[in-house]
Amino acid sequence: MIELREASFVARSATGETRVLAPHTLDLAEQRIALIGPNGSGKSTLARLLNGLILPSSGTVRVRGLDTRRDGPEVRRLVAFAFTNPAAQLVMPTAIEDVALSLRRTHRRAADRLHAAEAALERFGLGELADRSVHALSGGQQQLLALAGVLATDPAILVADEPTTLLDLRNTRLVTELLLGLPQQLVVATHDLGLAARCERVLVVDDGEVALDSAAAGIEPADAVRWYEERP
Ligand SMILES: Nc1ncnc2c1ncn2[C@@H]1O[C@H](COP(=O)(O)OP(=O)(O)OP(=O)(O)O)[C@@H](O)[C@H]1O
Repeated sequence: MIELREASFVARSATGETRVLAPHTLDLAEQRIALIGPNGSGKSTLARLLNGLILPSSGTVRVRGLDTRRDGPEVRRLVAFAFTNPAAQLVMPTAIEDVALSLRRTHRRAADRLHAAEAALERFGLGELADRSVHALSGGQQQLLALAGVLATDPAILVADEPTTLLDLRNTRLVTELLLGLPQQLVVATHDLGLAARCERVLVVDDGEVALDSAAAGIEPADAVRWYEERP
């Protein structure tokens, strides 16, 4: 369960303050939750608040009772974050080394790490790519590899920020099915309304506010998506 209590985000710069996200109180308990909304509405900001990548300017964000401000490292172990651009997340030369890097805290011995990395790659259908350069992989393979890396440590929750935006149709389908089949709780910011409609809860974010929450409104996620699509 992720709990936001009057959590807001105000961006501060030399020229002043910009309210990016109004104060929100939300209990996020569903297995799969989608954040949808126009460009610049605040989806990524809301997603980043959930694992402490950014801290609320006011209020609190708690994950299973842990406060993102007070318990940052523990929260980040519980909540993995997948970025839109997998290249930003892949830092090692080969696929297997990259996944092994994610495991450096949980597997101290190099041999154990490589073994666990191999298993993680197999799980995502990437076993044959283990020794390939990460730069030689397709966009879809890179996104799958980045997900294999963040999920290898078995987090409780995955927050994904537009994980299919850079992918073609085939890879979008591949990554979508993988995300929707995960045992972890998933919170996904997305422009893919088909993916959103298949989640258990949809939050429509607009101008830093949750304009519609399917759970609070007592409507089906698909109806929340339709409401968003049909808005003027
Ligand atoms: N640190 C910051 N400083 C200034 N402005 C910011 C900061 N973070 C976010 N913003 C602004 O807040 C708004 C919301 O940004 P955010 O990235 O959360 O939107 P989004 O809904 O994810 O957009 P997109 O769909 O385009 O990715 C944007 O106008 C963005 O420029």
